[in-house]
Amino acid sequence: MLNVTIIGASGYSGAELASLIAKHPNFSLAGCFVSEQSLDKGKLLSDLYPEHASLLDTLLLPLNEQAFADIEAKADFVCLCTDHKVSVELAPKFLATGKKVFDLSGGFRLKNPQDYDSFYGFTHQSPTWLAQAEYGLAEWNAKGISQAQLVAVAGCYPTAALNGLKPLKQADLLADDTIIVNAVSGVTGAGRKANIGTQFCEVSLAPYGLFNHRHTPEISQYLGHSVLFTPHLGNFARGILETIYVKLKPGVSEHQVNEAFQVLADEPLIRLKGNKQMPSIKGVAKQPYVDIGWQVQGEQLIVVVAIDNLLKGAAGQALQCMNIAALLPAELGLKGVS
Ligand SMILES: NC(=O)C1=CN([C@@H]2O[C@H](COP(=O)(O)OP(=O)(O)OC[C@H]3O[C@@H](n4cnc5c(N)ncnc54)[C@H](OP(=O)(O)O)[C@@H]3O)[C@@H](O)[C@H]2O)C=CC1
Ligand SMILES: CC(=O)N[C@@H](CCC(=O)OP(=O)(O)O)C(=O)O
Repeated sequence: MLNVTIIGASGYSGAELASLIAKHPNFSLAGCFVSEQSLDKGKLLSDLYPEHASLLDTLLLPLNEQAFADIEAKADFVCLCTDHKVSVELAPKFLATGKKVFDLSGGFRLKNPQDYDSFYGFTHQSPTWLAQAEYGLAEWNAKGISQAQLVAVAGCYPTAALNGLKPLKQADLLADDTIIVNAVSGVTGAGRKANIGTQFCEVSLAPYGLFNHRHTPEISQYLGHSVLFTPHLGNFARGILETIYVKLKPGVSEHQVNEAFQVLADEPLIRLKGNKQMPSIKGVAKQPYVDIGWQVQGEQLIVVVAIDNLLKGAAGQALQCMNIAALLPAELGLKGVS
């Protein structure tokens, strides 16, 4: 058994990951931590998430000096389910003790440190680790993930966009035009802490982050193509649906598009729908899959991708990365999770 420690375990992605680890045949939950000042320290995880009663009757511990010593002694893998800036501060401490770190935040995803000033609003304090981090997009970087000490688990919106677009890029079917990615996310995407914009009475369906959302450079960097990405917040709890408008190179046929997607056909957590059934939030909520549908009309292609933001968009993909690092099947402990 490998011991997994979760920092930020009381949050939405941390609790989701804790429940996956608790059910996993090869991993054991070695500690669930919150900040030293947390109002939730000393509570059980199942006090916050009653749906996990008996599975997660696990104490939430403050991340103090004693905790660092305990984690150094016990953990094989450390998962950071914390804000980007917190992850950038914490990751080097665990890496210095030889731990393998899986960071669910965006703190180590972008290769250009200046992008952190522009898109994240802070100056990156750990450029050396930033340069060494491997991108945790499970289906596309298994070798890098298996060798890295620090895995920057891919962002939620980028996971959907990249799985829908990389097959086409790889097959060289994309015209040079900017690709338009319109996305809608459920409210758990914004995290658990109170925020006026995510309150029940405030949420409807509205765009945000026009032109400057931090996932724009993440998608562009790992696709190698310019994108115009616009996220929207929707009034449902979990799931992401993206509608992606693509211009194909002149002469590209529907058959070539269908063939390009076959690169993902044998991936156990990808479901290719083609034009037979468009992906939906209902089809993926609480599921570990990426659903991909598409339709071609002349040189215009529309790709529709759906994922659960907390599973494939966060904890599920983090578990895939840990499985890969442990030389286990990537999907172990993920099918039939709900
Ligand atoms: N929600 C989602 O759909 C996705 C989230 N992510 C990323 O995962 C990360 C976590 O997101 P999410 O679960 O939504 O966030 P939440 O706000 O729900 O949870 C954050 C967690 O971090 C803890 N925390 C805060 N400060 C510290 C600290 N200094 N030391 C230790 N723990 C701390 C919080 O507890 P407390 O404040 O009580 O200490 C809480 O447990 C973020 O970087 C996010 O961008 C990635 C993909 C999707
Ligand atoms: C609805 C909502 O607010 N979503 C978040 C994205 C989810 C997330 O936490 O982003 P990472 O995948 O980069 O970690 C946002 O737009 O900031």
